[in-house]
Amino acid sequence: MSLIKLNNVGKIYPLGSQQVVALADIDLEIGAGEFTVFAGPSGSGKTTLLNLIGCLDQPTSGSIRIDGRETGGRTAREMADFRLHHIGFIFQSYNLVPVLTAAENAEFTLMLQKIPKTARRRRVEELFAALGLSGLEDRRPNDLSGGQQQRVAIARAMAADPRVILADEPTANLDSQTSEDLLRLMRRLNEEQGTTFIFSSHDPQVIHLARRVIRLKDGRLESDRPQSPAAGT
Ligand SMILES: Nc1ncnc2c1ncn2[C@@H]1O[C@H](COP(=O)(O)OP(=O)(O)OP(=O)(O)O)[C@@H](O)[C@H]1O
Repeated sequence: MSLIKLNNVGKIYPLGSQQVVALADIDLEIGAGEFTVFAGPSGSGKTTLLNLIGCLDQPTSGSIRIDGRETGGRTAREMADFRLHHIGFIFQSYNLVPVLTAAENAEFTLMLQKIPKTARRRRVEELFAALGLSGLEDRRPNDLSGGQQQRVAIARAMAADPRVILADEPTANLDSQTSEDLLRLMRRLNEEQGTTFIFSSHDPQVIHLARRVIRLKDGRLESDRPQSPAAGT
């Protein structure tokens, strides 16, 4: 069974008296353990598609299932609860809380899930070691580089072991070497821990590290191709 299944999904945004068709006729299945990129030019619908899969927004038409569960017809509160327990997010601008330390930021989702402190600390320690962040636990986001902040954001997204991690242009604010290092790190976590990642990018250097490339154009699927691991190594 696919982890994520979209059936004939469409999204229309009202814009004044006009309507913007952001997505149309999207049929898509993504399995557990995939490392997939949504690629395409600006305005092609990448963010809209990630927002729908992440239950941050609802489609205008069609249906979306995650782990066999229909995501439509839920209240805002039910959607928030679903996100908390099933989906991890990584944002372009990291979105760390400035007054919290790196470790506290990484623990954030676990706190919302009311996981006891000892278990939270253990999980963050393990993730910081895997992400090369050990020793930076007590730093505040402002005292970390962009690449380090994004690694803390990855730790936060992975902490509760969600079914899927969604990352909208995760490397957009990073230089090219840091972008590549970050993507390779995400891919290693995907391989070693089986975490499912879906990210978006229009950067060829980042796209070539994905194992499956889904290209969008004008809100439609243009192509969907696997990439051999050799292409990314
Ligand atoms: N809230 C909104 N209201 C109206 N139109 C919107 C809204 N959000 C997105 N759009 C439109 O929907 C289309 C798809 O936008 P989307 O942000 O999903 O594309 P994208 O591929 O992520 O672009 P980018 O790479 O620039 O982030 C675009 O035409 C955009 O202008």
